[in-house]
Amino acid sequence: MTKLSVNINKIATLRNARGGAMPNVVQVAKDVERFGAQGVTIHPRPDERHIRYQDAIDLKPVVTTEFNIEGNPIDKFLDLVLSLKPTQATLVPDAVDAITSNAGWDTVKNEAYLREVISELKRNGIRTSIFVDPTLKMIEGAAKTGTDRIELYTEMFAHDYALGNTDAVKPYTACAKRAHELGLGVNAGHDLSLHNIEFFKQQVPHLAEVSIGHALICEALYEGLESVIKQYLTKLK
Ligand SMILES: CC(=O)[C@@H](O)[C@H](O)COP(=O)(O)O
Ligand SMILES: NCC(=O)COP(=O)(O)O
Repeated sequence: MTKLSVNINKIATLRNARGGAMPNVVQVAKDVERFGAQGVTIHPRPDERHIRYQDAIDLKPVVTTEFNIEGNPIDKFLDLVLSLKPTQATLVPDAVDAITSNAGWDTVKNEAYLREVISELKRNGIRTSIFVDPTLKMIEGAAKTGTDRIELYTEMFAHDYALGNTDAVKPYTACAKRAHELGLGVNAGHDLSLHNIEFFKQQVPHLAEVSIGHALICEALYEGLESVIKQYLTKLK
């Protein structure tokens, strides 16, 4: 079974558009779990444009499934993660001004740095994962950092699969097999959706967890739109 961790960044984006607390990020996290998701993911960014550091603090006592905090391990991020001790910290090499994550770690160049950060996190009982592009070299580099898991960066797959290229999954299949041989757990995320998730799951072995946010929240809006409009129309009769 592959666990679904719902990334609730977009809920915070919507909340922040008006200030106030609607939609309520903490309530959404509780509901996401009540509806069956096996984890909650957040990705606080230094500008706090969606999930804020305070949200992470508020969510910690509420999330009863797996709490996954993603981000670039700058000091502020590491202090937060080390104080909250979530189930998992996923390290992502984001530029400060990145609109969204757009690359995995160069695990060869950053091996020593990653090893140091990962060992500190693991000393504190936090499972670690590192975001990587689907190449065997990066997977083999990841194994040398001591990380528990890798998260395969799935944007390239999602983009090409939407254009009809089913071969786009092949590097992910190969990397998942290699990661498993090397004793690494396999997570995946970025632009996964109802359109591509079933095929990805069928083709990629050893998939422990997917974290899905942007598409899932868009899909939830659309699934709910008709029902909500009908409720308004009933009240307006
Ligand atoms: C690492 C990754 O792929 C996701 O965490 C994604 O970057 C979500 O971040 P945003 O919600 O800021 O786009
Ligand atoms: N780690 C990936 C994640 O949390 C969600 O990415 P996306 O579905 O918002 O692209």
